[in-house]
Amino acid sequence: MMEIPFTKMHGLGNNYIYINLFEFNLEERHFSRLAQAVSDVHTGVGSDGLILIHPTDEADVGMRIFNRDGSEGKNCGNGLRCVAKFAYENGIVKKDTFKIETRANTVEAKVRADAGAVSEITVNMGQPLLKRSSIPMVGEEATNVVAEPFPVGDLELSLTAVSMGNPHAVFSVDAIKDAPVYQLGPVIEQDERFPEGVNVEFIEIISPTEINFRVWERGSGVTQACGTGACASAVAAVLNGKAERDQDITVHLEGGDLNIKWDTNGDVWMTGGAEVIASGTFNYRI
Ligand SMILES: N[C@@H](CCC[C@H](N)C(=O)O)C(=O)O
Repeated sequence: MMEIPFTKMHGLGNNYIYINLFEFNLEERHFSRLAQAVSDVHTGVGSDGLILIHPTDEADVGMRIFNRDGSEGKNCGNGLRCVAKFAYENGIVKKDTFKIETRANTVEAKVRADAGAVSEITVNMGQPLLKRSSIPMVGEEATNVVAEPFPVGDLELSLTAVSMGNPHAVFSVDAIKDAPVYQLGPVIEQDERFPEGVNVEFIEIISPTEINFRVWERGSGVTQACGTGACASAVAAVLNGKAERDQDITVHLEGGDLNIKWDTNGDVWMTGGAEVIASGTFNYRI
């Protein structure tokens, strides 16, 4: 039995178990199975997955994310804001703007803090990848996937695909409450046109500055929010001519709102909150 200290945090209800590898040593071979064990609502803590906060030479802090099923995602927007809050409030970093390395890229986070407590975090998420080969998605490698017919069973959907370091399939719907998240999410996640699987977003574009959003996440299923998904959705709205570059877009997720902007330099900015839920020790049976 290993006693593992953890903190449970959430960004707009997208909740993960965070382990601070600056202070606790854990071998790589445990990561995937531990993610499944802690995420279990009945025999674990219960979460959308596991996030490891670790030392790195490439940035001030490193982050790795494992989904509920133990698979590794290369990026996590809500996780980045939580890691930024944790790193600042626990003295891992001593400045309000700092770099976080993910498996996808290294991003810059800026925390807004009052008396040492972080209330809001802005992350420059970097540039979205739009080529089919970068999603990755099968087909002609150098093409973008914007409003592309995407048959699923008897339905013909319209797909815009965006990578934020992890893959997103964005579909526009008329009314978010009727979005087929539970029916089509798991089917599209595993569709063979996405060789690495995909996160599935349904969006209702209310206006050029407002989007309603629901998600089925690769490896975790329905979650209350997905930060990279919100970024991908804002980018998809712009690519479809429904929103503008350099404009703040409010994305209404099930767990709350995120502010997203795709600037004219090509970078996507995400601003939102992060919360600590609880801290404790997890008894991990090895
Ligand atoms: N919830 C995350 C994304 C987590 C990883 C994703 N499920 C994947 O496998 O790519 C976010 O806030 O971005």
